[in-house]
Amino acid sequence: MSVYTKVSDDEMRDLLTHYAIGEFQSLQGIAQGITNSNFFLHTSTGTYVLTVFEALHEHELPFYLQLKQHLSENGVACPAPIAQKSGKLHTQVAGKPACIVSKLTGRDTAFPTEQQCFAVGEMLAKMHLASLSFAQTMPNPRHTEWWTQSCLKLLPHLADDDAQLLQNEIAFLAQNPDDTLPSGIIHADLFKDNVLLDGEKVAGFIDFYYACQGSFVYDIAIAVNDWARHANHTLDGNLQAAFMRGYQSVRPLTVAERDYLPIAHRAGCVRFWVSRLLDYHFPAEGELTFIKDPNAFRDLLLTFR
Ligand SMILES: Nc1ncnc2c1ncn2[C@@H]1O[C@H](COP(=O)(O)OP(=O)(O)OP(=O)(O)O)[C@@H](O)[C@H]1O
Ligand SMILES: N[C@@H](CCO)C(=O)O
Repeated sequence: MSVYTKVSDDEMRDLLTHYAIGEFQSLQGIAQGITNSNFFLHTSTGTYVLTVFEALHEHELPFYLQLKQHLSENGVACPAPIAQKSGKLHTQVAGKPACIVSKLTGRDTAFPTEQQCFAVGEMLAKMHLASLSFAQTMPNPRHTEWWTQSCLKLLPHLADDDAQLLQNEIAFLAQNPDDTLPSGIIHADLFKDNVLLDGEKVAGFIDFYYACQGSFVYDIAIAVNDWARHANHTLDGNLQAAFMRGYQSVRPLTVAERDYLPIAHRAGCVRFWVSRLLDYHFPAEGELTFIKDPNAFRDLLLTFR
C-alpha cells in the first residue's frame, strides 16, 4: 500500500479553500505506486488525484507540473495539474510538497496488445512534437556521465562477464552518442506501468518525474524495451513493429534516427540495467525501493549486440 503520509480531513478542507474545485468530500488512498503517496480526492465537483511527494523537493516540482500542463494543453493524454486560485500549481500537504491533478480513466496492463502498442507509440510521438514548444529544459540526470560513474561503483559487485559487458557497452555508447539526433523533452521512463489504457486507447501517460532533455529515438527505445519485452527478456517483433508504426503515423523517423535505433535500444538497456543494479547492490537506507530484476536488461542487451 503506497500511502506513506497521513492526511486529515480538516487539512484537506483547508487546502481546498485555495482551489476552485468545490467542497471536500473524501480522500481515498491508492494502493499502486511506489515512490509517492497518491489519493483519489472526491469533491463536490468530481474526483481528482492528490500526490504527496515523498522524495522530490518543492523547488523541483514546477518543471514537471508545467510540463504536464503544457502537454495536456497540446493534445497529449496526461493528467492536467489543477492550479490554485493564485495560479500556483504545487502546494504542501502534511509539510511535504504536493499537487492535485485531473483523474484519468483506465488502468495499466502487463500484457499489451498490438493495438495498444500502436496507440502508445502514436501518443509518444505526439508528446515529442508537443515538447518542441515547451520553453524549459532539464538535463538528463541518468545518461552518459551517470552510467559511467555508476559503473565504477558497481564493478566490484559484478561477475566478470557482466563487468566486462557493462564496460564494453558504456565505451561503445561513448563512441556512438545521440546528441546530433532530433531531441526535446522526453518521458525517459515510459514503461507499461506508466501508461493508463482505456481499452485500446491511451487514457494518459503518468509519472513524468524522469522527464528531461534527450533524443527522441532514445525515448522510443526505452519504451519499446518494456512494451515489447517478453518474460524471457527478448523483444516481440509484432509488438515492436506495432509501436513503431503508431509512432511513425505521427512523426516518421529520419534516416539518421532509423540507423541509430539499434544503438538506442542498447543505451536504454544500459540505463535500466544500471539503475536496477544500483537499487540491488546499494539499497538506500530509508528509501522505499521495490527492487526489479536487473538481469532483464542485461539479457535484453545481449540480444542487440
Ligand atoms: N491522474 C491519475 N488518474 C488516475 N489514476 C492515477 C493518476 N495518477 C496516478 N494514478 C494511479 O495511482 C497509481 C500510482 O501512481 P504512480 O505510479 O504515479 O505512483 P508513484 O508512487 O507516484 O510513482 P512510482 O510508482 O513510479 O514510484 C497509478 O498506478 C494509477 O493507478
Ligand atoms: N521503470 C523503472 C523503475 C522506475 O524508474 C524500472 O522498471 O526499472
